[in-house]
Amino acid sequence: MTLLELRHVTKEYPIGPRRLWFQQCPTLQAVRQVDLTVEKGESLGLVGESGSGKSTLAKLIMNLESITSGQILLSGQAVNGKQIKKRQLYKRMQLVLQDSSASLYPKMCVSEILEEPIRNYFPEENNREELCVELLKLVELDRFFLSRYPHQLSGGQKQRVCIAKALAVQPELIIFDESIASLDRPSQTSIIQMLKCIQKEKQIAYLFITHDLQSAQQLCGRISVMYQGELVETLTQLEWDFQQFQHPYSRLLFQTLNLD
Ligand SMILES: Nc1ncnc2c1ncn2[C@@H]1O[C@H](COP(=O)(O)OP(=O)(O)OP(=O)(O)O)[C@@H](O)[C@H]1O
Repeated sequence: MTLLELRHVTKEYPIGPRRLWFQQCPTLQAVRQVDLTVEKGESLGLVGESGSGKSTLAKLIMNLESITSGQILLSGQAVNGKQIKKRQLYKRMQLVLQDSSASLYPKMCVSEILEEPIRNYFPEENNREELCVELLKLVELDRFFLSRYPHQLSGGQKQRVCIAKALAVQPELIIFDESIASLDRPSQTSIIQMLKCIQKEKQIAYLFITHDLQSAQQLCGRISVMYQGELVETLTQLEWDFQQFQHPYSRLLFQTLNLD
């Protein structure tokens, strides 16, 4: 069952003043005619080189930027229309970014960080502390972390707290935008294993944005490749053979992976 659907999505940014008053501003197409679907409970990887439009796509899906043309539908409802209010949208979709330090308010301890979304989205919930402990358990941290502040956490632990914060609203989809890129390979693998377990338990869909094909392969059943704003191909796990890649950039990406 389709959860998220992008139909011919294009995003143009103005990149400078118009030369003459009757001319249009010059624009850059960061995303061009992208079609993409994420099924309920699946993990879709989105890989591509720097500047290929991956983060722009994440911002469009989260309605943090407006689309120039096309449609983004969540269970058939337009995310950028009036059908879904932003609050409802963020109840259903969460975004986890690379820079966990920017996402965690430094003056709040972990329990305050996790209680905030619970209070916002489940105001009737009285047992917030136990819920926080459960969230920490999901991300494999024990209850002693509740009293810690972000500066008292390692990069991997901060990322786990960001994931717990996203899980606190019980979303249907989490978008990870280079969320584990700054961690070393063992920490990345451990978080990926953890995400797989959470997905099995909670049936959450993931859109996993990365420039690292290897981590996308570990987590995702399908991988889409972006190149210069376009989605050039999507392969399923069964087709992860170098020969199957059609686009020269995907072939290069796969070759680089095999050289590592
Ligand atoms: N607000 C903006 N105004 C103008 N151009 C922008 C803006 N945001 C992004 N771009 C341009 O859009 C293109 C796509 O950027 P985007 O950040 O989506 O790429 P990316 O694939 O996420 O890259 P990275 O992996 O380095 O984060 C880039 O050429 C970028 O310079």
